[in-house]
Amino acid sequence: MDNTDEVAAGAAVRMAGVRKHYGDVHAVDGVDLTIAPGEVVALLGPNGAGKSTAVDLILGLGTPDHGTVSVFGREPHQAVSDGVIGAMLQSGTLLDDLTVRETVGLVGRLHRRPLPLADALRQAGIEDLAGRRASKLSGGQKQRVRFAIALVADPDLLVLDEPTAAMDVGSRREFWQSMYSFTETGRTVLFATHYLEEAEEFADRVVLMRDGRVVADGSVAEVRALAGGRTIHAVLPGAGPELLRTLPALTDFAQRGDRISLSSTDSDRTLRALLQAAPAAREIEVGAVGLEGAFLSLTSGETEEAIR
Ligand SMILES: Nc1ncnc2c1ncn2[C@@H]1O[C@H](COP(=O)(O)OP(=O)(O)OP(=O)(O)O)[C@@H](O)[C@H]1O
Repeated sequence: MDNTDEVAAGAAVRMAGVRKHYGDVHAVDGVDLTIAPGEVVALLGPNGAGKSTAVDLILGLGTPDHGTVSVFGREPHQAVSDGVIGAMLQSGTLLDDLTVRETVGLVGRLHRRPLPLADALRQAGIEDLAGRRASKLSGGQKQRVRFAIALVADPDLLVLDEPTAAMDVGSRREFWQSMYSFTETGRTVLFATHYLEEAEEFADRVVLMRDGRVVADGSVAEVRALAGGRTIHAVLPGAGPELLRTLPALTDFAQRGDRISLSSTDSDRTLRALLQAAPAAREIEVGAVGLEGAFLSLTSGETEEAIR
């Protein structure tokens, strides 16, 4: 067994050279990804980046055209039937006439070593909804039932595709609180999301996809740094777009009254030029771009060369 194989055998998820296409669309186009046990990984990317396709391959809902996918050293469908993976997908239909207790209990009985039903309901924060029929649940409550269904297998890996899409801010917070309890036990989570603040707050690691490829992979701080950009905020009475546009290394700017904010690939150069052109600039602050800035920069394609 060489070093790579050893990593693969111990990995929670391993994708090696994975490609999946639908007709002319290369939904996943050569992805190599290893997730270690205990990691909480956010999968980010714009619409159509290939996140759901990657998630489906990990869950054994599709097979790659090329490459291999394994979960704790097993074929994905084997991992699912062994109860190693719990999944929460965007579109899982619930049976309207069953109560929450019946629904989660039914799924639990399909697994060899299910979590006690009461524990699954408690961990998903839906004990008070146990007797309610699915048809009477709100969108956010249904998502929590799907979460309980994912938990009831007592899985080592949870895979969540946009888990909080239908939840309001309060429900989202409670949901992530439940997730914390799950990850504290050292288990692995992979979640696809459009909410950058969720990735920033809850993930140990961010994997950014675009056009079926991984374009950035690292901690939130590392991904931010990859984007390389900085922001400059200042107060500059009388500044006009004509002046700002002439500044070097500028990628974007905004102006509200006397306040300007500049995005730059080389803040030292931009700032020197700014102070030369407008010595009256004051209250200057230079900061790293947020994850949102990094996301936009890394998924727009403009910085592709810079990060390879
Ligand atoms: N079953 C399918 N048949 C044909 N094309 C598909 C199919 N599933 C996905 N695609 C295409 O593959 C590409 C990747 O789609 P995918 O759903 O994986 O992206 P995503 O990153 O999850 O997007 P979103 O954020 O919008 O959910 C898209 O161009 C999509 O149209």
